[in-house]
Amino acid sequence: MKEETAIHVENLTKMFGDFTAVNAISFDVKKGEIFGFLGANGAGKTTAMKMLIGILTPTSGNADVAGFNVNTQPESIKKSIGYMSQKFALYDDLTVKENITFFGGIYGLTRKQINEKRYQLVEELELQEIVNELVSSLPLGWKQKIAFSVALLHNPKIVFLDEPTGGVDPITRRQFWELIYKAANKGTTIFVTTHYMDEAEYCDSVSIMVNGKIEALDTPKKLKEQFNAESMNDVFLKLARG
Ligand SMILES: Nc1ncnc2c1ncn2[C@@H]1O[C@H](COP(=O)(O)OP(=O)(O)OP(=O)(O)O)[C@@H](O)[C@H]1O
Repeated sequence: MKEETAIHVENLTKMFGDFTAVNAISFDVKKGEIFGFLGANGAGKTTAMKMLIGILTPTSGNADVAGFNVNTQPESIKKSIGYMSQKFALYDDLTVKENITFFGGIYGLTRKQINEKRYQLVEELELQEIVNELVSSLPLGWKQKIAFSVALLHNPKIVFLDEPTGGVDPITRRQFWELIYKAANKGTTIFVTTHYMDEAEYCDSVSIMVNGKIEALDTPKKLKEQFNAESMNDVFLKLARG
């Protein structure tokens, strides 16, 4: 694997019984790239992502993630990545500060490192007013921003985001993407699934999965040219929905 390649995937496949959920997908993600992983419901995105983060064993094929192999080194992968999904985020019944401390501990940070990170996060996200509030009392957009920052606490090389902005308004989503750009500019590789096509436009590269296969993969600009489409939404409709 080349040094500048963050993720290298080769014929990665997952079968559930006779059903092929992920069908021999192959792609590369460069270091510091924002890689959009698109597909209609049930296309196989979550299954593919679970294999890449080392929690689901592939049926066949191979992938290297942050320099580690999904088949032989899944535990090393888990330590090198951050993960955030709509379903798994923060603890509602802990305060913002307690969540940061808790997840910092899980990621193996020292008390000093956790305190430093907490001050940095409070500053960057302007959390001064809410740091001692219960997460349950915060608007969803805030929860998402804090969850993303928590996923970056241990300076992972790659962060996997599974529909991180579901259910919030376009302005809040835009603010979330500012945080994504900031992380990518610092060299963190971003692997993101989304159903929002405006967000697909923000990615450096976009892959579109249909029935377990990657049917298209390029920059948003090139995909629009290739499909003679005005927007990523048009590309998606032409491809993913037939
Ligand atoms: N553990 C499982 N056992 C059997 N089938 C599964 C299992 N997990 C997923 N599937 C099936 O594999 C297919 C792909 O599911 P997956 O969740 O990966 O899709 P997705 O693209 O992430 O969809 P969504 O956007 O709705 O999350 C679906 O048909 C799903 O029903």
